[in-house]
Amino acid sequence: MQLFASAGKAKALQRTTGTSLSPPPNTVRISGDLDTILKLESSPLIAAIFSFERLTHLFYSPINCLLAYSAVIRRHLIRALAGYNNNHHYHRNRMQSLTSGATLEADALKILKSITPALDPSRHKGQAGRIAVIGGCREYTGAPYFAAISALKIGADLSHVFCTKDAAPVIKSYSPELIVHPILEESYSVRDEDKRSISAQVLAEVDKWMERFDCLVVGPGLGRDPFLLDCVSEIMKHARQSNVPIVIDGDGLFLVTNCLDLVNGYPLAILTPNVNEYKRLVQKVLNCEVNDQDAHEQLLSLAKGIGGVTILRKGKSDLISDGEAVRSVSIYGSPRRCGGQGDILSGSVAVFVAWARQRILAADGKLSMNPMMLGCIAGSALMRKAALLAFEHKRRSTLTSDIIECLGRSLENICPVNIC
Ligand SMILES: NC(=O)C1=CN([C@@H]2O[C@H](COP(=O)(O)OP(=O)(O)OC[C@H]3O[C@@H](n4cnc5c(N)ncnc54)[C@H](OP(=O)(O)O)[C@@H]3O)[C@@H](O)[C@H]2O)[C@@H](O)CC1
Ligand SMILES: Nc1ncnc2c1ncn2[C@@H]1O[C@H](COP(=O)(O)OP(=O)(O)OP(=O)(O)O)[C@@H](O)[C@H]1O
Ligand SMILES: [Mg+2]
Repeated sequence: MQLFASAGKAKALQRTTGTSLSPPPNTVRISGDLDTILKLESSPLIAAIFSFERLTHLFYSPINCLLAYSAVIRRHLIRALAGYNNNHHYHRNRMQSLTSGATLEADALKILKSITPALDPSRHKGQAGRIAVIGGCREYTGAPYFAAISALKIGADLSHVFCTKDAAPVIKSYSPELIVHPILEESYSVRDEDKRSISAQVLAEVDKWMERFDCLVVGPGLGRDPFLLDCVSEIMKHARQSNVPIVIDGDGLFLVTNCLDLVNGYPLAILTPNVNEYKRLVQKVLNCEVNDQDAHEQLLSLAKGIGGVTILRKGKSDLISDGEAVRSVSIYGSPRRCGGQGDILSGSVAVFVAWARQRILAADGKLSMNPMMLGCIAGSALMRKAALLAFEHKRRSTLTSDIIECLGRSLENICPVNIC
């Protein structure tokens, strides 16, 4: 829901359901559920911040007091920043990039450096990111593990996996670092008459945690069981209500391609299709075939066609668009195409999205791109650098786990640890 920052206007907007108020001058438009906004506004500090003319003013010192003041308020504020897209500065930059016509190679390493937080001894566990992966079934236990462990290796503090009951012990055995919730069920293990109650239990289990997560990754190794996918659809709806960013990959893309409403118009959704997944999306949304001659325009249309979600099209160069701008990342990676590299990417993007959104609060107002785009660019760059490093050592025998082992060193090479 999009609301104006003034509580009075937010109430008015809610009362006039279906009526769109045009934004009055000197107000900031934000997204978030009404309760969150009203709660935020009840804080005198926030009320003062909201009276500023532009959202970019949020970056100045009051917010730093706020960061020290309450982690809960900080998280709510980050969520409320879903409407960041509406800030003038951001729009002006988007328009410039569109009118310039060309797709720009992103300055990926600079972006990566700018959003990676310093290691600050005053921060507590969780502030560098809590990520949850929804995936893992009888067939696939590697994919959710790759995504979740990558998030930790890059620097997230906590990484959860919500998977099926039979996948959980396997995933736990790969790593004691992961918090594994054996809650999902596939059709074969559920009687028809129990489906409703089990679905409600699954949702209640995830809901207990939802508010804590900075980003979800939906799909690595999820499988395509219809009952399981129904449950995951409900989880996605709840994540959306809570304004939690969602990276959608693998079988999550299968689900979303068949039910576009799950993400349509959600600016915090990121789709990371590989060649097959992209083809299915193009066919479904644009009703045509993939056109590599006009790859940038087609990607732009696709992202626009799904209401401004961000799409990272994986390939020789990764192409990224939020329906307004297109950027590419062509850093040389690895010629090995072993399975699982997309899973590393999805976990990486989740962490960088969380960091990019935090950066909006802490920066000096010069952030000129959608944080979803920044997260994709940084994730893509790091994945490629790590793949290259792994390949230099392991050559033809390079595996996904070798690349994961190189994530930390690659990040350190680009962005040496800075302890403040
Ligand atoms: N180590 C692991 O655990 C790894 C696990 N991985 C996990 O694998 C899952 C699928 O991802 P992927 O990348 O293989 O999908 P993709 O290229 O579209 O498909 C290739 C072909 O296979 C078919 N097909 C796929 N799934 C199907 C299904 N459930 N049932 C039937 N058909 C299916 C598909 O057919 P189509 O959809 O075109 O009809 C296409 O022809 C996903 O969860 C991913 O995360 C990977 O991340 C790698 C490491
Ligand atoms: N031709 C290529 N050259 C260099 N890097 C590539 C190439 N193709 C893909 N990549 C990179 O490899 C990573 C995984 O992309 P890929 O297309 O293999 O995903 P995927 O099929 O979803 O992988 P997964 O096996 O995990 O499902 C991405 O970061 C992408 O940038
Ligand atoms: Mg994949």
